[in-house]
Amino acid sequence: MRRLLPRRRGAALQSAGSRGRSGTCRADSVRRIAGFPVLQLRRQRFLRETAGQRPWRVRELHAVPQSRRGAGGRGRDGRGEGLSLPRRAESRKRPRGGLPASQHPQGGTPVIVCIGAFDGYHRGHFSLFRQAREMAARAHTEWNVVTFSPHPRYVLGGLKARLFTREDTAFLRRNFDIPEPLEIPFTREFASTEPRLFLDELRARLDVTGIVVGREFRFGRERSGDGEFLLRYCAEHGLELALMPQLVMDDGIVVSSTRIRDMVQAGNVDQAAELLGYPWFLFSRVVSGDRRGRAMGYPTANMLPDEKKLTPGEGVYAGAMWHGGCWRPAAISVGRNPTFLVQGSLRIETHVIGFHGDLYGRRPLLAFLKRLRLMTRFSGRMSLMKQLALDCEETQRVFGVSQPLLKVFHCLPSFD
Ligand SMILES: Cc1cc2nc3c(=O)[nH]c(=O)nc-3n(C[C@H](O)[C@H](O)[C@H](O)COP(=O)(O)O)c2cc1C
Ligand SMILES: Nc1ncnc2c1ncn2[C@@H]1O[C@H](COP(=O)(O)OP(=O)(O)OP(=O)(O)O)[C@@H](O)[C@H]1O
Repeated sequence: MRRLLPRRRGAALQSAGSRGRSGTCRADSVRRIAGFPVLQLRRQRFLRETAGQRPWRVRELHAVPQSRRGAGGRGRDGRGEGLSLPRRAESRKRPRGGLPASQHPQGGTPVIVCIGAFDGYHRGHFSLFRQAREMAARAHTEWNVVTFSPHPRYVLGGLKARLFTREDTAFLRRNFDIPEPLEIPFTREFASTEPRLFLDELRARLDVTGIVVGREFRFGRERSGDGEFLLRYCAEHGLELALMPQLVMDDGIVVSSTRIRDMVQAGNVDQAAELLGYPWFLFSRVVSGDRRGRAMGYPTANMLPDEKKLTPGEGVYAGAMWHGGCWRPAAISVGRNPTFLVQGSLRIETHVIGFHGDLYGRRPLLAFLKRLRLMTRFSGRMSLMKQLALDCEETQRVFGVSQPLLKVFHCLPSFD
């Protein structure tokens, strides 16, 4: 794995409320932020204490029994009354639908928030989370993620398919100890919200004590909410602010979801894994195919592509399937079977090496490790079979050297 560098070192933390110290954006292993059991406990408390707050829909609300709503206190250390925070009454001046201001709960855990679109999570995001976690530990608060749904680029144009679905991101959160985010519905109208109003309303619903974003992050009307604005706003309201330097690979590639989407679509899944910190993957139901593969000695699991999720570039990949409690080497074909079909539809077919069981109807996890070659139209079945043997050999080699990457996932499905 190549070393990652922040574009500029230091000065990550601007402490408007002078609560913090300087930090840098380090490129630690993503495994360092694992710890699922802690997530469970913290999340429960966060859910309880944000329950009932509107008008932005808090997805988790639905999981909280009515009897527990409003049961939250002011935070672990009994802070709250004494906080050097803006008064909630101030930010309730302009409620936008939802509950009347008087019904907003007074309580709520103080929380440090990371804000952004978050199409899954990459190494740049992990640097934010690490920062938020450190700030929260110092201030004895919680931390969380504030995001938008659908993805802003989907609403404003440009994004057709995401890197990761809702199911995928839930899987990632379990593995990397990321709390369930607050999701704000994103519409064209919402996109033109003044940055100040957005933050005022966020603070009316959450007891925000600090904000962590990338330095390049822009939000609100005409992208006018930038680092300068955040510095002013946080100073005015006594909030802690961390503007994180942009994480950049040492060959100059900026870590961003857009870049990773381009890489996956171009078939460069090994590069994508470097930016993500783990292999790009999908969960997909196995459906029946034409049963030609079995006759050739290479049965394949045909996996239904998800239209909301992008499909990797056509070609043959070395990958790994999590099935039956272990990772198995998987030779994957993404293509239209040009040897047999004239205008076939795009299929994702996986030959799980050394596996003879039945996968129909299952929904296994499939990780893409490296593209081996492009899709080829062979002159016949025999030449394709020769190539398949070579593909399987190479897949096993790549699978062998990719074990550290696969071990990043420590919280895997117990059934599929
Ligand atoms: C590792 C692998 C590589 C493949 N490469 C090609 C290829 O280069 N050209 C092609 O036409 N089909 C390729 N295929 C697709 C096979 O033609 C396909 O799996 C076979 O027709 C079986 O299809 P079925 O599952 O619908 O029966 C490949 C399949 C696998 C598993
Ligand atoms: N490479 C990075 N280094 C540090 N922070 C980052 C990096 N990439 C994104 N962030 C920050 O993470 C938060 C969420 O990022 P977001 O998903 O909106 O950006 P992104 O990954 O660049 O996505 P896209 O390419 O779709 O714009 C934002 O605050 C953003 O500034």
